[in-house]
Amino acid sequence: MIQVAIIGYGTVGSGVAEVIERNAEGIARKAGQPIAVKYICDIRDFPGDPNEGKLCKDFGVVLKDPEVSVVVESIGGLKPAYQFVKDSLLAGKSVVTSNKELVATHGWELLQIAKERGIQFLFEASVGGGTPIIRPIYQCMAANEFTEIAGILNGTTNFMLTKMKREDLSFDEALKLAQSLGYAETTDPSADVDGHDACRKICILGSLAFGRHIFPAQVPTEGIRAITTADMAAAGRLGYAIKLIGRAKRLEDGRVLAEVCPALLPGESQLASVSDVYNGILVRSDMLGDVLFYGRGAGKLPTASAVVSDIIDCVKSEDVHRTLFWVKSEEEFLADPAEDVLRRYLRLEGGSQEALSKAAAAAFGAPELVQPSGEGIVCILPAQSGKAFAAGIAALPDWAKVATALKVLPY
Ligand SMILES: NC(=O)C1=CN([C@@H]2O[C@H](COP(=O)(O)OP(=O)(O)OC[C@H]3O[C@@H](n4cnc5c(N)ncnc54)[C@H](OP(=O)(O)O)[C@@H]3O)[C@@H](O)[C@H]2O)C=CC1
Ligand SMILES: N[C@@H](CC=O)C(=O)O
Repeated sequence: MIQVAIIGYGTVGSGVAEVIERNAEGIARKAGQPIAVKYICDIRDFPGDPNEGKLCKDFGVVLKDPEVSVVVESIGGLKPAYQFVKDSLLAGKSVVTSNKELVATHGWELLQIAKERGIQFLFEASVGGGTPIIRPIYQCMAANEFTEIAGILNGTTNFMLTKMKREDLSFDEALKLAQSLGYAETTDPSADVDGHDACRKICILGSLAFGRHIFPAQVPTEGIRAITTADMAAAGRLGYAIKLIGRAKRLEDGRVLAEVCPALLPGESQLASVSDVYNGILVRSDMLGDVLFYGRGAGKLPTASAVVSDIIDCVKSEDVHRTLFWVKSEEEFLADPAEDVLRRYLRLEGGSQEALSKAAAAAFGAPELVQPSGEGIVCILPAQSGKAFAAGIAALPDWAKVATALKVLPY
């Protein structure tokens, strides 16, 4: 019998308890022995909860109990989650977490401790919720060298952009709807709409694929606040979809380019058709080529199912950290995303359509596509580096106002 402690009994933690109970028989068969929840640690009380008898407010009790061999961390954030997880690993207990902020910030250190002690630190649910993505990368695709990972990693913003496009909702209306459905945080939606959540997820995927820790603070991150319904409609008319993309790509010199930004994707691409709260993640590697992972990126039971699969893997005690591992790198290995040579979408206002088209051509080279849009024009500019694009913006006449500028990404 494997005894588990769940730390944080909210959406994910309560889902973990439910999955363990509902699928107990199959889980025991797959793990080779039954799995039971011994403690549930939370700062709140849960009067009348079926697991009330397992509640405990003092994490020290869990830490000292030799019967607990797996700790599930589902508190979120860094404080006190980081210390609890580190102490658990140092005490010889395997840890499973859904906490992307923790893995994106301290992953290299926690993996190192787990590897040294021959225990597990697993975090499948930290990216893609219930959709498998971490294990396929380190297990099924272990024979590949990765070249690029790009995806729609945040369900809330994808839901909002879908509503803005299909129902012409404004950013504020779409955010309110996402909050009312429980997708976005009600007190502070910025983790979702400003791209921080997607940033943490691409840090985890990039660190895993390229073997060196990518910290969130190193990744230029832009959310979707500047996107308007005019942009959504114009992109559609030009044959594109606007999505919030997190991407990490290895350059020929070995450096890694990572960023999070709203971008135009060709309308016929698979990622462009990922809608609503769904996630879609494209993984490019040398032997397999392109593979796309698609599914629910959040939710109580989908996310909990990934956590419980990790618990089963802890019980099997395989030496996963030969392939599920990355190190903290002292040397600078991240490239400036401005180095990437890309086509760009521009919405210009402030003059006649003819004058704006001429100004765009003079500053950036002849646009590939130009269309009227409201008070001005939208256009797709030829491929250029971020530096060349910035020079073009500086060269525009004063009366030409840049309403929106976005990258066009080849996914
Ligand atoms: N919800 C989802 O669909 C997904 C969530 N995740 C990640 O999983 C993690 C958990 O998310 P979620 O379940 O939604 O969060 P919740 O806020 O629903 O649950 C967290 C729980 O932990 C409790 N808690 C806070 N501090 C402590 C503490 N010191 N000791 C014990 N318990 C504490 C909270 O209490 P209180 O409310 O009083 O603070 C709350 O009950 C986050 O990192 C999140 O990003 C990942 C994928 C999907
Ligand atoms: N807020 C996240 C859910 C958990 O990862 C999202 O909207 O994708």
